[in-house]
Amino acid sequence: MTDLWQDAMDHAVSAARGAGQVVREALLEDRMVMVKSSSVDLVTQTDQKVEQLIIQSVKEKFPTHRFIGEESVAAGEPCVLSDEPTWIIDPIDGTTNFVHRFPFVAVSIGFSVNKQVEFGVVYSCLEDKMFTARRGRGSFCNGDPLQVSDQKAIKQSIIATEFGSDRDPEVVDKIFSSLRNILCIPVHGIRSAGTAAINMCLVASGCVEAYYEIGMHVWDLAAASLIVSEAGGVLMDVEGGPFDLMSRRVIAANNRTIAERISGEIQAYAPARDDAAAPGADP
Ligand SMILES: O=P(O)(O)O[C@H]1[C@H](O)[C@@H](O)[C@H](O)[C@@H](O)[C@@H]1O
Ligand SMILES: [Mg+2]
Ligand SMILES: [Mg+2]
Repeated sequence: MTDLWQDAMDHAVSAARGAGQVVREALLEDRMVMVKSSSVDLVTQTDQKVEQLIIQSVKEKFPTHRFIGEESVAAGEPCVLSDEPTWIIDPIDGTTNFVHRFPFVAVSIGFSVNKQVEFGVVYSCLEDKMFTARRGRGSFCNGDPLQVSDQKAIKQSIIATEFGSDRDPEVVDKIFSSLRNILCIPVHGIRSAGTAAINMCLVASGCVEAYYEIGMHVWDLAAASLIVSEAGGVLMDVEGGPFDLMSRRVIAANNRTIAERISGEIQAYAPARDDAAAPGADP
């Protein structure tokens, strides 16, 4: 059976590879760092350039498609997930890593139709690993199939998380309280790659059992969420409900038991949703 979106997915893979080349070259040069929502929410000209390169190339081939791009939203574009074919782009996931040359940086391209992710592409550019997933057809890294870990015991698990860019002391207290609870289960270890997309690809690869975070955005999650679920993993809200792409909260785990155990240990809070300012969105 022909795949309606195969052409788009092929384009996403080639755009991500091209973007990765730009990112690698930029790492050899001086990087001018700017800030967005706070002094620790960083952006560079490379983030902006890569996003524009991807969007332009998609517009030429798929002129009716829509976009949610991290840097376009930062520049004032609306963040709307409609039923239309929508490219959800994080040009550099791990900008802080990129700025510091910490070697985990990804280009993330998700594609949704009817608010459902149809394919996801995460290119870990410094490792040269191309993670891909097509809904119903599995997840792959450089063409090899991915499978989540079969570990059932959280006490024998590694859990990934991030600290984000919110430095409100009340939020930081909640982050540390959750981290303390999970560490003291006890688990084998806690890890942070510095990029949500790569953390989730590590879950899909079976290297870590779960990843959780509050505060990242739809562009961090869209592509990798499908890579996790197509590798056999589960996605859940941090309070145990269904995963919501726009809620800025996620647990991605190898199985439901581990996801639920993590959810029981998290001190949850609710940042403003990605679609909070969208027309018709709940206040
Ligand atoms: O590097 P970014 O694209 O800004 O994504 C970051 C995100 O902003 C931050 O909240 C998460 O903790 C990181 O894991 C993301 O990858
Ligand atoms: Mg990101
Ligand atoms: Mg980014």
